[in-house]
Amino acid sequence: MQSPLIIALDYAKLDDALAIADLLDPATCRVKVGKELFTAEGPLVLRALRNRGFEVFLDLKFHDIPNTVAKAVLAAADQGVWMVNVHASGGRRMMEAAADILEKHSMKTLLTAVTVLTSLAGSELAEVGITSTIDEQVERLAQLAQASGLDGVVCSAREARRVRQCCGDDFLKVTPGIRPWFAAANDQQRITTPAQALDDGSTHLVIGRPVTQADDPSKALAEVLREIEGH
Ligand SMILES: O=c1ccn([C@@H]2O[C@H](COP(=O)(O)O)[C@@H](O)[C@H]2O)c(=O)[nH]1
Repeated sequence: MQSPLIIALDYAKLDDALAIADLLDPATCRVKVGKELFTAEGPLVLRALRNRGFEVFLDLKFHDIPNTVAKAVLAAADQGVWMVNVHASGGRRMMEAAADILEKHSMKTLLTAVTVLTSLAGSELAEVGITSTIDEQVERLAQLAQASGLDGVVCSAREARRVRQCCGDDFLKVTPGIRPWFAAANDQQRITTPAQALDDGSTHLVIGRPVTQADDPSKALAEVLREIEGH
């Protein structure tokens, strides 16, 4: 079975990202390229990671008009990424356009949608005009993403159980905000340990700083792998 772990390579320089990637084993994790690294270094990063045997999640969280997002998603798929994502709050037509273009071009790239960022607390949702609870908003957007033809959502592990109830086992629950016992929360609000996240129904765990910023990244990763072993 493929490992559920996705390591977030949040760096400004390709060399720094590759130095960490070279400590990782594609058999035990995938890697994630986000806005900082991709903006700084571009598609070269994706090729370098794929050449090392990694499946890559390109986490650019597209959020724009349907035509623009669909073309961007296709461009990502053309780079051979394993997964790409959009913001579910871009709406049904935007998500459908993204899903449709991948299907039309027979692309196998998985498409997921961000529901509510794991850095947000309930009180902050109201500030942006959303009066639902986080759970309600995640469920609403997960159902919309599923109806729009997406493969899954990005949410916190705290909502994974609820997403499983409304969207089923096969719908992906990609969960950042993973914090092993030894790690600080940083700017994340809705955090969960790796083992708890899997127990709650996460299909993929995204973990960055607890590994990449650890004094000994290999030791930190080994600790995470030990925790999720057998789950
Ligand atoms: O809701 C979201 C969506 C994406 N992310 C991304 O995941 C990693 C988390 O990194 P940590 O260092 O483990 O906090 C990061 O790249 C975010 O951009 C997220 O955290 N929450």
